[in-house]
Amino acid sequence: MAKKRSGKNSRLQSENEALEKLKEEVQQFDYEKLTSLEKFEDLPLSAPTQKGLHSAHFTKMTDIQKEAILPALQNIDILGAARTGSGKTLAFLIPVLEKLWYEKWTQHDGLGAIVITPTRELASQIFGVLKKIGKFHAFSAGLLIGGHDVKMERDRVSRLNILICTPGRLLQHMDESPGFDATNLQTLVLDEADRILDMGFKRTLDAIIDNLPPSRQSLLFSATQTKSVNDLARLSLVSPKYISVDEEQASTPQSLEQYVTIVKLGDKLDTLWSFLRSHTKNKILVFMSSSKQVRFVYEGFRRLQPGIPLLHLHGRQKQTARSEITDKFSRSRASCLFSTDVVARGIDFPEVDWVIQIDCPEDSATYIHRVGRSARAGKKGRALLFLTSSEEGFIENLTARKIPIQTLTVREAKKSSIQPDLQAQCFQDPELKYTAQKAFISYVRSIYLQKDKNVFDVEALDLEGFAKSLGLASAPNVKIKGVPATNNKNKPRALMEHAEKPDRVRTKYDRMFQRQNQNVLSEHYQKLAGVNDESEEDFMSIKRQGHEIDEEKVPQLADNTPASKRAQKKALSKKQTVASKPGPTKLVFDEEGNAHPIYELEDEEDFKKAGDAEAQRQNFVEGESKDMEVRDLDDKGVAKEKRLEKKRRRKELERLAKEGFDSSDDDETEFQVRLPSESEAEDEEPRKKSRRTEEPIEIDEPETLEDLEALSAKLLRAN
Ligand SMILES: Nc1ncnc2c1ncn2[C@@H]1O[C@H](COP(=O)(O)OP(=O)(O)OP(=O)(O)O)[C@@H](O)[C@H]1O
Repeated sequence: MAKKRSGKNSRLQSENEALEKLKEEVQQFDYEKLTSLEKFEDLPLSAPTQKGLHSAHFTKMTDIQKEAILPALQNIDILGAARTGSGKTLAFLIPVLEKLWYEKWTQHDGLGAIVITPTRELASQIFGVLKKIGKFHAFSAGLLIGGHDVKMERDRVSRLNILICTPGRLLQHMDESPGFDATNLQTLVLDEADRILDMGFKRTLDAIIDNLPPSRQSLLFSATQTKSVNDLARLSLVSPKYISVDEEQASTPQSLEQYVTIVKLGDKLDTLWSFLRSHTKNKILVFMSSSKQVRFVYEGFRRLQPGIPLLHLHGRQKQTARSEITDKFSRSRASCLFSTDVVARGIDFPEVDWVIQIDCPEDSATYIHRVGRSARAGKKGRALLFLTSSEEGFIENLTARKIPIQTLTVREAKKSSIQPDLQAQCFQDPELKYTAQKAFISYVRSIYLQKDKNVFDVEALDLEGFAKSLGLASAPNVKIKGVPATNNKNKPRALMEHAEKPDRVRTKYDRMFQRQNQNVLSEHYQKLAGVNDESEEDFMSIKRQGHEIDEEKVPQLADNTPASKRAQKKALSKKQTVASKPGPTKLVFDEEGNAHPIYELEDEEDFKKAGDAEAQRQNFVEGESKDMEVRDLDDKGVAKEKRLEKKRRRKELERLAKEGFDSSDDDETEFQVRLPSESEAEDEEPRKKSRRTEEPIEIDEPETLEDLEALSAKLLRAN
């Protein structure tokens, strides 16, 4: 026994000595030697990390790994900038593991490191890499992202040493999970740091930082790294080391060929279609500015069968669907994925041949990240950007960042038009038409919200041409209210006088449109009920850097063109019902008979006096919840009345049946109406006829006046 103990002690002693030696080697590392190092095994790393790297087949270091790992091991705060696909993930994961190893961290020591990324997809991917290279360590690690079972996460969160998470979910655990404790945190990593530090995540990140010990080390990585003093102050970085491996060059990979083509807004889909038809053997990623556009283009193109498998991805899908689609696209050799910016950053799809941006990205950073999904890890790739002529100024933004881009002209002869096909599809399928209308509106809205007004000009949009390209007969009646109407028929019937004060208008719109727009409310209630799997990353395409836009405060453009006449009628009656309810909603009717509230801008001073914007929003939502409850009761009353009416009708029919009348054709609402297929339709008519002839109404010969009256009553009912 004593022998066994002394054996264990001597093993521990030699492990301690090895660890001290390793630490010393790291601290005294001679940076002169750095350029001559090529492989991970040349670095003073722990045996489990070396083993993990070896088993994952990582042998040679990339430049950013060479430059960043050692300083990070020396406990220095790092701002790491390197091109997309250059291996930044290992540049921060290796120090995370090593730091805990140095501290002899055990599973019982609690939370030691947090990695925050802007999207669930990226968090899952990083978690996958950590599992590979960390598998010979004894640390526990967990993935905390929206769309997963939060209760299950809560049970485990106190036992995890390393967390990979999105900001919203992390804050949720900080607030709600009793076992969450970050007091011993050693390392905080922000991957895609500039994105996490921008306004979209500002409040969340500030709240997270408040819960972390200032003594931690911080590692910030991105292809478009922030150097803003304000950002760095927020994180209380201590003399951070800025590491940029290619400062003098573009942040896009050298192996990436980049092209731009100028297209009319109304020709974008034809051009995309023609491109896909001629690249059916390629793996293509197509970015669009909103989930509604993604849905429409996917649905429309799918019906027309371009000859390449199609996939679509956006933040409004369920997490399981999102994961399945990213997996499918990763594994495929030739396919086309339509996506919003949910996968614009960090996602490592293998061997994407083309990245197409059919909508101009909001800024050059977004451009860099989107095109960076191709030409990763030294592989070749190509990127094509569609710009309308009014957006040509964007090319200057790219050249200012030394991004080499060539102009490409699409050969007209090679282009085919799918407008008539999309029109036919929309005509046949009201749902597709509705999706097209939504896509139209969300595109106009996205242009209106863009910050860079030198590039994005909503007034320059050819809306009629755009609507036609989506298969719509004419442009939906899009309204951005409170703004003088433009006389040009080609331009939006939108009104934009307060465009120079977007934030104030937005806040006001939020309240106005939410009050009016049942869709927005239903989204909100779906969200509360957990039906809509929306997340912070859903807003990625809309949140603009430097804008303090809370997506829920963005104006909803009213779509006043229901899909069909029937739908128009329904919408009108719905609006009239809403109008008849007590409450402040005042309505006017446009020339098409659609009801609209009268909007007026609230005075900014009044708005400020009413208190904090967030509190006002909360009050509004609560008010609407109550209002909905009242309406719900009304609806239940109406439904009950309908049920009673149905019951009465059924009884009447039963009575008639007892009297010998076949009344099955009388009441469509009583039976399910099913349209017969062509072959069924052929024999449906004779069957009906024969039923009528085979089952004649029996008429007794009238003998008295009473008999005669009874007979005429019977005949009247039978007809
Ligand atoms: N040392 C290495 N040896 C071989 N392959 C590597 C090495 N490091 C990273 N890679 C591979 O390079 C690809 C890109 O790596 P990674 O995703 O870390 O890039 P990134 O710089 O974070 O990109 P982005 O800026 O787009 O987030 C991955 O497929 C990864 O497996």
